[in-house]
Amino acid sequence: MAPPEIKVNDLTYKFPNYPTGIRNISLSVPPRSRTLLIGANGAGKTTLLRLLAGKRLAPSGTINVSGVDPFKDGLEGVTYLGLEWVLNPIVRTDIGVSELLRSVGGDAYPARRDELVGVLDIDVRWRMSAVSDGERRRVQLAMGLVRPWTVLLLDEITVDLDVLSRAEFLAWLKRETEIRECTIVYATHILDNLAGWPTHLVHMHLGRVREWGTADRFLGETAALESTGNSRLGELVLGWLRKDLEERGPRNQNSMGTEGMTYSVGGLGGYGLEHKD
Ligand SMILES: Nc1ncnc2c1ncn2[C@@H]1O[C@H](COP(=O)(O)OP(=O)(O)OP(=O)(O)O)[C@@H](O)[C@H]1O
Repeated sequence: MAPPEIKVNDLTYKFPNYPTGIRNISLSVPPRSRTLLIGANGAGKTTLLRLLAGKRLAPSGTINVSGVDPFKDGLEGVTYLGLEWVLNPIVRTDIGVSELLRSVGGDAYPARRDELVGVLDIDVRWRMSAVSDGERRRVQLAMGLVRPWTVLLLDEITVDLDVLSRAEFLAWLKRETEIRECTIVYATHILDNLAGWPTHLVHMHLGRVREWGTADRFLGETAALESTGNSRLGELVLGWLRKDLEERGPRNQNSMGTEGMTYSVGGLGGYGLEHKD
């Protein structure tokens, strides 16, 4: 198999019937990297991840994941964990954890299964109809990750985890990229416990990649920031989002007056368009 790298070449995608989407994105995500996708709500992170996962059709030649076009060729070894995966109703039924893990191939990877059960602090006697949200999420993560992926696309799915579980989980992901030939792209708003985690940062704004590069480069630039108690990554991202908001302006500056109102949507700003609801 080709090294798990992701190349995006001038990718533009527009949602059918909406002027929203992402524009002119070019990126190169090296094998064994851990890339954070950063951006305000609506910046285009989920759209990009779903395109990388082959869940939506990108223009031919714009995306290459481990040497193949994800939509056309299907992606062996690529795991995408996002909202629709989280909402899968099976994990709310009266089913046991062992059974669930078996159903996703856990028995074929017993060492990995047991490792994930340990890292995510899962009790295999749990019934899924009688667990907390965070416990359910931990089981889901074990289910999603038990097969050894080579490219992992994560759309924030750790929101329900307690601080320690999330820290352990992030450390496990990091270790994976150190001991195996694999690559992670992770869209998140939660920057706790991420110091030293990302190798690369991608800053998205209004459907575009505003800047991207190695984490060291960006974090080096923030070294002189006044300390606020935030991590350097937290300060960097706060600065980015403040600047993005300033440039975009309030969402409703030209609107909210009439029946059947016309409103400016952040994501449309990049296209210079408005749509009526
Ligand atoms: N199904 C859809 N149809 C039309 N427009 C959409 C659709 N999904 C998202 N959009 C729009 O596309 C833009 C990018 O949305 P996307 O979900 O990729 O943002 P995001 O960066 O993941 O945001 P968040 O941080 O809130 O998850 C937004 O302007 C959004 O309103």
